[in-house]
Amino acid sequence: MVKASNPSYILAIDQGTTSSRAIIYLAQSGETPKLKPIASAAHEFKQHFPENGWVEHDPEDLWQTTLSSCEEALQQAELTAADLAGIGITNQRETTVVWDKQSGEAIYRAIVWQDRRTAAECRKLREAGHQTLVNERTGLLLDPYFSATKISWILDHVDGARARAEAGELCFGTVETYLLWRLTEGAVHATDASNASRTLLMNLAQREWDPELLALFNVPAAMLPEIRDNTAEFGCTTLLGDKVPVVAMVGDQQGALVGQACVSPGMLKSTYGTGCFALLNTGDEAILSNHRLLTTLAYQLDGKPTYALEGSIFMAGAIIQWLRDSLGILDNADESEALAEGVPYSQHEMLIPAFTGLGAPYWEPDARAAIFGMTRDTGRKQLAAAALKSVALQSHDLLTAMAEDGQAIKKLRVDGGMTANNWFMQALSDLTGHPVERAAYSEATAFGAAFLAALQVGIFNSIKDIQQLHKIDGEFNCELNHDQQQKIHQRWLAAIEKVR
Ligand SMILES: Nc1ncnc2c1ncn2[C@@H]1O[C@H](COP(=O)(O)OP(=O)(O)O)[C@@H](O)[C@H]1O
Ligand SMILES: O=P(O)(O)OC[C@H](O)CO
Repeated sequence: MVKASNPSYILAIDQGTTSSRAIIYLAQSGETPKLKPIASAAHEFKQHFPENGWVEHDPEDLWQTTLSSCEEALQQAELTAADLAGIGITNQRETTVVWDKQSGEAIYRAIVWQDRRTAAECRKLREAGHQTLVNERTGLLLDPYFSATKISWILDHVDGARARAEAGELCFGTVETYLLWRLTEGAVHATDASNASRTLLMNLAQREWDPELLALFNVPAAMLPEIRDNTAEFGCTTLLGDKVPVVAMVGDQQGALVGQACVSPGMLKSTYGTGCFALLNTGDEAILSNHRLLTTLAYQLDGKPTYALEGSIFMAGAIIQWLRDSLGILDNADESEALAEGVPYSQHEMLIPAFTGLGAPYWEPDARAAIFGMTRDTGRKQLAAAALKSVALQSHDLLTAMAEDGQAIKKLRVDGGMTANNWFMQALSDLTGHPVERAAYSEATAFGAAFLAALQVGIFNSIKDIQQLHKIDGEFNCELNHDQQQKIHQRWLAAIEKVR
């Protein structure tokens, strides 16, 4: 690869659960290193909920909203594709697409990470005693969250699909693989190690598809993409008007880990978007949790893996969307901050947001949401505060699990849409007991993908260079004492037990 000129433009694609985004960065190394966003565009797309607990996306929507966001960001920046040194893709993870190798058409809608339709299948596999093998090989748990049972479901429910997959006529991909296929017009079928580590099919130690797991989940090897480093030559696209290489791909939460400069062991970031994902860098050691956290590939560079311990919460900002869209008690998400102001943490209302089951450290796919302790005084203010508090309390549970695994952390680096809410930021510090540092850019995910792309084209030399680019715009410190925290945690844990 020819080294790009310094400075250069990088396009980051962030294909998320609710929207597709494209951000153009100016990347520059030297005395004053920079990675500065100069233009961006985003498009939301339709969420499909065909049955209770099912969540689907139309793959064509994912592609079209991505493509139009890229075109609009280029226009806004007054650049053309010829000005771009490379593309970095980051994406919602686990979401599963299966398409026809010849026509490129998806044979079923994408089954989204939040989808619970394979809960019974996962339970059967757990009852048959496969949890330990799966956990040791992949670092993950037998939960519908991950891709393997979603692939199998598609093969078993679309006419003739299993035979076609075995004959090598179908491709599987998580979203970055599907976008790469579309960008390269069917020339490249590849994934990266961070996304592959979320499928339940990759052996975490070798970073290769594991034949025993393929047999267990009944997934034909012929439909799987090639696994590459996070920074690599992934192929070129000409669809933006000129030839541009795709040079980095990374799952969105691992992207945010890099974007928050958590590139040394012991550093943790927590991203508060639709869900919340806390990732702790554990270096070259894949630590298996005793408290049902996930072990995952953080990033792989030059064939060398860096691992992370992850706590995943399915509903964070999505609870605020629920208050806005389903209950209609908010006009917009920002309003939740003013409403929660003045409501004490000791309020009697307690919201358990198990709308799509409970994630880490509980992993109860069948648990459902509840609000306890309502009285005639309960109104919009109390519900907004209970919703925000529930995200902070779930974070506390994750950090406690990490500490019990021997991985105590000193502070929380946070990013994502919810971190604009100062009431929530203070509650997070108060209820976890940790200092909270908010990233100056809420788009840490795209920032991480852009950095990895700039690393691959030679603007930056080492993953550690991201440390010079990291900036914070707010710090929040705990103002509660231990007794006050304990009282709230005890009531929270009692309420959690009721929905389990
Ligand atoms: N001021 C706010 N207070 C609380 N939640 C917010 C606020 N602003 C945005 N959110 C929530 O943040 C989420 C969007 O964050 P974002 O990082 O864009 O998510 P994603 O990448 O998952 O699409 C939405 O669920 C929204 O409800
Ligand atoms: O699209 P987000 O930002 O909600 O992230 C989704 C996660 O990658 C799911 O594991």
